[in-house]
Amino acid sequence: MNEYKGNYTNIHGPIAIVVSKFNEIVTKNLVLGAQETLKQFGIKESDVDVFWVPGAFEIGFTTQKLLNSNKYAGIMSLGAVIKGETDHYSMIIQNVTGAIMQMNLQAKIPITFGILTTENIEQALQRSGLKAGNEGSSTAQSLLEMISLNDQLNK
Ligand SMILES: Nc1c(NC[C@H](O)[C@H](O)[C@H](O)CO)[nH]c(=O)[nH]c1=O
Ligand SMILES: CC(=O)[C@@H](O)COP(=O)(O)O
Repeated sequence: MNEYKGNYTNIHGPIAIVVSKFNEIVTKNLVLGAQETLKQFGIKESDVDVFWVPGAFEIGFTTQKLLNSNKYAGIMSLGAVIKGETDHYSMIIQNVTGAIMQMNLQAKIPITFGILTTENIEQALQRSGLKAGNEGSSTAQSLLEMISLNDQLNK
């Protein structure tokens, strides 16, 4: 991860977090990690809107709506897709990843991807604030970097 420790208070417009309730024991920690990182980098709490959706599958629809609102400087997606007994896991993750990438390529603002895809709950917990870091935090930092880069490229 980038060593930049400054702030991004020059960011114009609020930030949206779209997060799934499915596997909430994991995703609530991803949101906390994201919120903490945004605060550390100088983003006001009032400039961060959190949208909870039922599962990762609903992230695409909601992100599209938020893009159409033209209200946000950037959007991050957070979720936890954990392998079960069937191929449901693969269907969800392939389609959500594809949908987010498609939107990202066409959007005027950046979207970052913080949806964990793990073999089991233990791996997901480790990546949501335990030994393997917090994917919410790194996704938030990536979003700030991309918003700044986007501003630079648009000048
Ligand atoms: N299995 C997981 C899901 N499944 C639920 C779907 O995302 C969706 O909400 C449902 O099919 C209704 O449309 N969601 C996750 O976020 N994580 C999973 O592991
Ligand atoms: C909606 C489904 O197909 C669901 O039963 C998935 O089961 P699993 O997570 O065990 O693959």
